[in-house]
Amino acid sequence: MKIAILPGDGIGPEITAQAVQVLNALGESFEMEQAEVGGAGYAAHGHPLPPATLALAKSADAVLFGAVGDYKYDTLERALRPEQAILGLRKELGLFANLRPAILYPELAGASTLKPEVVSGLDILIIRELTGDIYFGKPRGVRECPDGPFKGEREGFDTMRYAESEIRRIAHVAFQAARKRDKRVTSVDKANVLETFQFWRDIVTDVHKEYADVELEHMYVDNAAMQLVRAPKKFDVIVTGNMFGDILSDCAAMLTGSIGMLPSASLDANNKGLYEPSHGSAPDIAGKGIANPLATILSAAMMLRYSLGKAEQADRIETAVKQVLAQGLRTPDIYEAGTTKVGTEEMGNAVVNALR
Ligand SMILES: NC(=O)c1ccc[n+]([C@@H]2O[C@H](COP(=O)([O-])OP(=O)(O)OC[C@H]3O[C@@H](n4cnc5c(N)ncnc54)[C@H](O)[C@@H]3O)[C@@H](O)[C@H]2O)c1
Ligand SMILES: CC(C)[C@H](C(=O)O)[C@@H](O)C(=O)O
Ligand SMILES: [Mg+2]
Repeated sequence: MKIAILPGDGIGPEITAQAVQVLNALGESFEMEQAEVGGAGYAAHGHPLPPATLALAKSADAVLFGAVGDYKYDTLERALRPEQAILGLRKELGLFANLRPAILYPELAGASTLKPEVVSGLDILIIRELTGDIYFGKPRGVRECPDGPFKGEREGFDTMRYAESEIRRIAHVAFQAARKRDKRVTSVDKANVLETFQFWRDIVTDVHKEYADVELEHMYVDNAAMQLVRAPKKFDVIVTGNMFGDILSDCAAMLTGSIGMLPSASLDANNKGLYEPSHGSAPDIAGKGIANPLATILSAAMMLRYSLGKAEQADRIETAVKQVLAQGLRTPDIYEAGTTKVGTEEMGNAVVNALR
């Protein structure tokens, strides 16, 4: 089985190295091949998603991705910026279903921003549509404003859109995931204002007819953001569009203690996938050896489960993560008095030791 390893920028290489170390400790014979992506791709090959990196990602059975982005590239034309690499991979590989599980490990109840009783036992699954919405809609750009009170001025614009089949397929993913869980789906939209999301609501409602055993509720995104921090355990599966899912998943991350705890799987229709932490390249802490590698390590576990057919090995990694947390080891983002502060590498080593 071939895994493409794309570390990327900032803390990407630091956290990916720990996930690779953990994969190597499983005693399986994975073939791993590494390539540059993001700012690192631009620096080495003049493009954030070099053709060889894309070819590797396409040929591999799964992709393990670190993070991309560095403020020093913010002035480049958009097509050359690091973030285009992850957007391009998602689009090129058809990774339309982004699963972001927000699970609170009991040991981290005190690290959550919410009161322990509000979050204890939290286990929600955010399913974010990943290849549509305002992220990819065209036209977009800066133009002369054609009408209205600002006519003649320059205006920036993007296009929010969803095709019916895009909504149907992500709705099926959500209902099927809910069947294996608590059988409840909350579809998050902004149907009260946006045509795209009234259409989304109508289509999700229609797909729901095939899933009478699953409960469906619709919720506006502003309310969903509030409910996530008010009573997050009321959710089971949340399904939403690309942009709302981006925002709500960062919000949900803090319920689990840190963005450094939130893994993700981005899947195509055949469960081929790219696995990455939900966070970014964290330039503010890059190179300091203090980033939390657990979201990436847990993403590797998701890879074993969803794309490589190795659920037992995925369980082993998740159990090892629970063990290191029970041992009291904490990177600074999840540190509390009475626990032991460790760096990225020490945390990775501890997971490897727990595996053994
Ligand atoms: N999929 C991706 O590659 C991805 C995702 C999000 C952001 N980005 C990019 O990353 C860059 C930085 O973006 P940002 O600062 O808005 O978001 P970010 O997620 O990189 O960082 C936000 C905050 O969370 C902290 N943080 C993130 N991951 C952490 C970890 N593993 N351990 C401890 N702390 C962690 C950071 O130190 C920072 O304070 C930008 O270029 C952005 O576009 C990339
Ligand atoms: C880096 C950026 C393009 C990306 C997104 O918006 O999807 C990130 O925030 C994420 O959540 O994976
Ligand atoms: Mg994001």
